[in-house]
Amino acid sequence: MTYFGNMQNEIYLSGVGGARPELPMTAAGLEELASTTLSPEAFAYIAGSASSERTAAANLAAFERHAIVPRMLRGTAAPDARDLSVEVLGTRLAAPVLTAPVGVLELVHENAELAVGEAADELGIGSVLSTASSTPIEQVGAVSGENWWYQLYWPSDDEVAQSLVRRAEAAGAKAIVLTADTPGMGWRPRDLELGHLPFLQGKGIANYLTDPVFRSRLPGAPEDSAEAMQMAVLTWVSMFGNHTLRPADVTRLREWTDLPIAVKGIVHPDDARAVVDAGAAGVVVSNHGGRQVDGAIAALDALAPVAAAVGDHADVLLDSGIRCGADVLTALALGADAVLYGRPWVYGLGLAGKAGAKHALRILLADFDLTLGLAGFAGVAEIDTSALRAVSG
Ligand SMILES: Cc1cc2nc3c(=O)[nH]c(=O)nc-3n(C[C@H](O)[C@H](O)[C@H](O)COP(=O)(O)O)c2cc1C
Ligand SMILES: O=C(O)C(=O)c1ccccc1
Repeated sequence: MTYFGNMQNEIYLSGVGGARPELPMTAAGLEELASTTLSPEAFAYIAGSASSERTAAANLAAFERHAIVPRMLRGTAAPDARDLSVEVLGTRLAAPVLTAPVGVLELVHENAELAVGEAADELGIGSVLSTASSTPIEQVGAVSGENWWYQLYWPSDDEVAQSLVRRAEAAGAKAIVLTADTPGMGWRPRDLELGHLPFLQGKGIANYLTDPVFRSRLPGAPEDSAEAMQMAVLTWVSMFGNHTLRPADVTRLREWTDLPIAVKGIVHPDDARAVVDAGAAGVVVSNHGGRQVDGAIAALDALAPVAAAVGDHADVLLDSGIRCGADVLTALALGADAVLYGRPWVYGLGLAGKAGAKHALRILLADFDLTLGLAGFAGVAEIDTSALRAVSG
């Protein structure tokens, strides 16, 4: 069993009288430091959400309306025997956490996806690689171990979509996560004020530039000239969004791959039922960190109804607002099998590369491990709604 909580001992017991860690120990601390360290464009892109950002705020506030009611004297497992492991979409993880797919990571670090894939693998958790990665699928797959999934933005050109899926499967991905909530980009004032859209500079499109089918759509090789690269970017713009997708396309996607499929961005129980009926093995309850529909329901508030709708027919994951160990416990108690962790590790990556991303993951895992044990649980399998009491936020 991996004893994530041991990070606490490492800090207090290192040297004489402990050693101060080089990075903040909370997600909020990482964000604050990143706000003064990253370029204004990079920070705005990562921290920003849609319009008034009220859904982004609601994502965090929703967790405060559920209090954990710790149980005492339960004779639970010794700390190093706590079992945090889970199996989701057939993937075994040391803890119920995967890194969320985040595009254009070259804004904060070179070789970013390689660093995150390695860090997650070293911790025994999973990672989800974005279609909008800055490093091609094959290179990331080669260093990310066994427990990584591929997030698909389904281009409006089906043959390009199919090619991306085949490449991911060949590179070793263990599942496909189809993102449904981004047929186009949301209204993002922070980026608009800076006039900053990274893709127009050719960032975050590495998987397209290396795709043989995408390249067959171009008049010339993008490497050949600035004009040819401009054409590639415009071709990307013309095919990125796809407003035509329906649940039946999940069934089509199943014909292209043997991998299990999860649909990300689901908040309505009827949509969850529809994609599971169409063959999805999982749903990711998410509002994209509040970056798409401002005013949308907080992801956590959408969780229990979706979990009830899919029952035992599919696995349920949640993202949008996970910031600490209690958040992971709360999501599991309300029906999630695992969570995706988003912005905080991106800040860690920007602050200190792979070590920073790994630090951000470790503080979440250590906090979750200790919280779980102190609340009276010997493992994640024991967590259910009886762990929580609704309180006014
Ligand atoms: C900078 C940034 C880029 C993102 N890129 C993607 C992406 O390429 N594909 C995707 O499915 N979701 C993407 N997301 C959404 C995340 O996967 C996840 O849903 C979101 O970050 C969760 O919210 P939180 O980070 O506030 O917890 C992105 C989020 C951020 C902040
Ligand atoms: O910025 C995002 O939220 C996002 O999901 C995205 C969309 C297209 C390319 C890269 C990232």
